[in-house]
Amino acid sequence: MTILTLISSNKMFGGQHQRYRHFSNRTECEMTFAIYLPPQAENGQKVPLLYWLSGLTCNDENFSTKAGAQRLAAQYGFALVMPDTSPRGEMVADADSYDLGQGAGFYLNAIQQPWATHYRMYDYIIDELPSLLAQHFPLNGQAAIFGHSMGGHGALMIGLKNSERFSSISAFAPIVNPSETPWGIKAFSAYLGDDRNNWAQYDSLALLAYAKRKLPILIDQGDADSFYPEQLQPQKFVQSAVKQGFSVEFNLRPGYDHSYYFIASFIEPHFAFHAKHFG
Ligand SMILES: N[C@@H](CCC(=O)N[C@@H](CSC=O)C(=O)NCC(=O)O)C(=O)O
Repeated sequence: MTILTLISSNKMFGGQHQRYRHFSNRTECEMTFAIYLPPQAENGQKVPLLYWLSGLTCNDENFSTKAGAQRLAAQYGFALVMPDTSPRGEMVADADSYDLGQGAGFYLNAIQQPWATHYRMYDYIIDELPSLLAQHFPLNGQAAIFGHSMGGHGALMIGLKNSERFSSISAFAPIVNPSETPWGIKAFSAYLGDDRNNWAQYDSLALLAYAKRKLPILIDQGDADSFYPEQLQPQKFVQSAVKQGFSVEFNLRPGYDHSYYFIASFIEPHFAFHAKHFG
């Protein structure tokens, strides 16, 4: 059983917001995550789980402190897990820029050094974290995944590759085609090398064709987001997904930017969407 060290525990909306540290066998370093357990879980009830994946520069605290999600998690009776965005520590490779290295793990398994030793976020999110959560928390086995920007890429990519594990996927301003947009090209070149065949397995646009189940997808995008035209381009993904028979709801939100003010404004419909698909 994975040993978890409790960092903090705060009562919130009748449930508990907790932060934990543990040693990860996948990333080979100490990892921190946060979990919100709704009041229903305190009464011995097993609850569904929402995975939230954050964007560049984030750790577990950005979403915890800015999105206003715990109130909704309490209302809907969902646990909410908020992992970090990369391995971290003095022994972990890093870069001088905000979009590579620590805080920018892109939810993949790196195969190029110096990254390959610790940057195994894909395995961490899909194997190690679910297993330790099942060991320690009252979860009923239902799960959905959502995220923002780099974390929106993570949610779409992980959801499409593991469609039997989730009921639905949603994203705010996601990177949808990292093989063709600047943040993705920089990260994939460093973590995966120059062979683009290795990139496709982490590119949501490419993965649409291989999903075993066509999970329902919700995407929100602000039209005043400075990253929208070059880095994100979600319509490309939406058009392709619809053509391939996915049910996709896409909302272009006038005047909204890339920030957590945007996320906080539309977080509620994302909970309603996932609740509908948990059934
Ligand atoms: N600081 C950078 C931009 C970094 C940024 O905007 N990060 C976003 C996610 S972007 C895509 O993954 C974020 O969520 N930031 C954290 C927050 O709390 O707002 C720059 O200098 O441009």
